[in-house]
Amino acid sequence: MPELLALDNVTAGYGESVVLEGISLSMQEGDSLALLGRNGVGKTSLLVTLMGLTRLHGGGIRWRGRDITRMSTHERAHAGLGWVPQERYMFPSLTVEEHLTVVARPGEWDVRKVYELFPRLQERRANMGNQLSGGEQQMLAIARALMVNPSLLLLDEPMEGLAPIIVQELTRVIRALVVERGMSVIVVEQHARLALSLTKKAIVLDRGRVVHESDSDSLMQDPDTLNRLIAVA
Ligand SMILES: Nc1ncnc2c1ncn2[C@@H]1O[C@H](COP(=O)(O)OP(=O)(O)OP(=O)(O)O)[C@@H](O)[C@H]1O
Repeated sequence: MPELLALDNVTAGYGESVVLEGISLSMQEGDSLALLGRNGVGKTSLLVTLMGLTRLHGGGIRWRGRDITRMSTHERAHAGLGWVPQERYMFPSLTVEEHLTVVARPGEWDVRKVYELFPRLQERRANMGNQLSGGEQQMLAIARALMVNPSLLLLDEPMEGLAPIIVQELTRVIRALVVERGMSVIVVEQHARLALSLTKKAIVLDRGRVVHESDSDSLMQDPDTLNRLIAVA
């Protein structure tokens, strides 16, 4: 499989402050990566760095073999990086369907296919962004990212603050995307075991550095290491 994404010794942060240090990783087409670690270790910052929204102090980022280190956020999105930020960002004055159609780009995903994946959004298609529950907003945030037909989906804590039944529904969807369709994805998640169950590979960050890298399965089978690195309950 060809290389999709590679980070080479990336050091980045906000202004003068450095929050990621010496991060190297690579992903191939169809890879799925759980990005784990305690609060504040730099998981979101790593996704934000992939989108070009931090200050890069050193290192480089390659996308499909091309150096994108100096590319704008817009160009990265256009090149196929599909970011679903933690904040979800809905427009109160757009309907569900308008949220989807305004960003649509040609490719496998269209409104019909997205509704097949999220029947709940089809039922809510005429509702405004501010009339949706938290779970529906998260579904719409993922659906909207799919409408751009990305090559890599970056999911930042997709389950955060959602009821168990919605977490189940989103787990089903992410599993369908990743396991059945082989979509490339990076998932940042506080529920470490859930993220490991959805992905092939895992990395754990601590204070801005990669402190563990393995198959998701082997980390799942090693509760001592998992507890030491992440302190899951
Ligand atoms: N916009 C910003 N400006 C300055 N510092 C920031 C900014 N965003 C995050 N940080 C700092 O960067 C560090 C890493 O934060 P980040 O949100 O990436 O961690 P995280 O692992 O995603 O945490 P969480 O699980 O709480 O979301 C923290 O010390 C945080 O205070």
